[in-house]
Amino acid sequence: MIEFETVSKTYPGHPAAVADFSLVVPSHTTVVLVGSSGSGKSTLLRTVNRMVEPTSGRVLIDGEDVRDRDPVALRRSIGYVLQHGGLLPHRSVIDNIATVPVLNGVPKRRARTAAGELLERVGLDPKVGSRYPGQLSGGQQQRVGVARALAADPDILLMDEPFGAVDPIMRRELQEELLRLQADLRKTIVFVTHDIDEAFLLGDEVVVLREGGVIAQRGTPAEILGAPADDFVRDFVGADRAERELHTTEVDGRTIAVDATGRPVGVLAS
Ligand SMILES: Nc1ncnc2c1ncn2[C@@H]1O[C@H](COP(=O)(O)OP(=O)(O)OP(=O)(O)O)[C@@H](O)[C@H]1O
Repeated sequence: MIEFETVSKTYPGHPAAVADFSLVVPSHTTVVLVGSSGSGKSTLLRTVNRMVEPTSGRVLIDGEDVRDRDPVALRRSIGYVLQHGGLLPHRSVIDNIATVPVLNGVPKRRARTAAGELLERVGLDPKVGSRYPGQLSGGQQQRVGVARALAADPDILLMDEPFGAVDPIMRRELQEELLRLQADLRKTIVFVTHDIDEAFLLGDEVVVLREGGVIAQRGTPAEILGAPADDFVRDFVGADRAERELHTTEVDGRTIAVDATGRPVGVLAS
């Protein structure tokens, strides 16, 4: 479990990036922080692994203040996935994945074997293990980034716009892959995005942020879409957007859901 207790962060000479943010992320769930650029999402995420130290307030992991943890050991115990993979360009894919386990004392051979298995787990051919990051597509690099974050079998995964730089089809594949992995691994995931559809797809709970890390609304995707707290959230989730308004029509005895433009989006199960 991760607890943010009235966390504030002010960068010198700037207005507060985050003010009095409190949130509990229950273990084994995915909580998505969603908001527009500059709403403080990355700042909040980084307070968990102490890449950012709050100006006030604290962050607890399973009841323990992260400030009481050695920052290096803390970072190695938490998976972290970034938009651009953050892979080491001069190391092979296998060695990128094996880096943290080796630093943690796992024998190199064993770490590499485990890295090969992780490649398969994230949907990659183990043969890509001998390549270098620059020889992979953006989507493949992000899969390697996920494998690397999982390599030390962390309880917590922090994901900062991990699929933001890949094309929409690849993005959808990566999202589905993450859902499959999470059904299996049940990590505690904090996922940052500015894409509300991604938030609704991946989040057990979604936290909509306005500027300054202020929570505009939190809840399940259905709760937020069904009852946006105010105009800000309504605009942000596009609750009035034509494509979210579905209607049904009968075709050959089956009930088809269509959006406001008449585009079929699915068949209702009987
Ligand atoms: N190192 C820093 N020094 C000064 N200001 C910073 C620093 N990092 C972030 N900020 C400011 O803090 C605010 C929140 O930034 P943050 O990156 O947390 O937001 P974000 O919601 O993740 O945005 P984005 O989606 O663009 O990454 C912004 O106004 C940003 O300019």
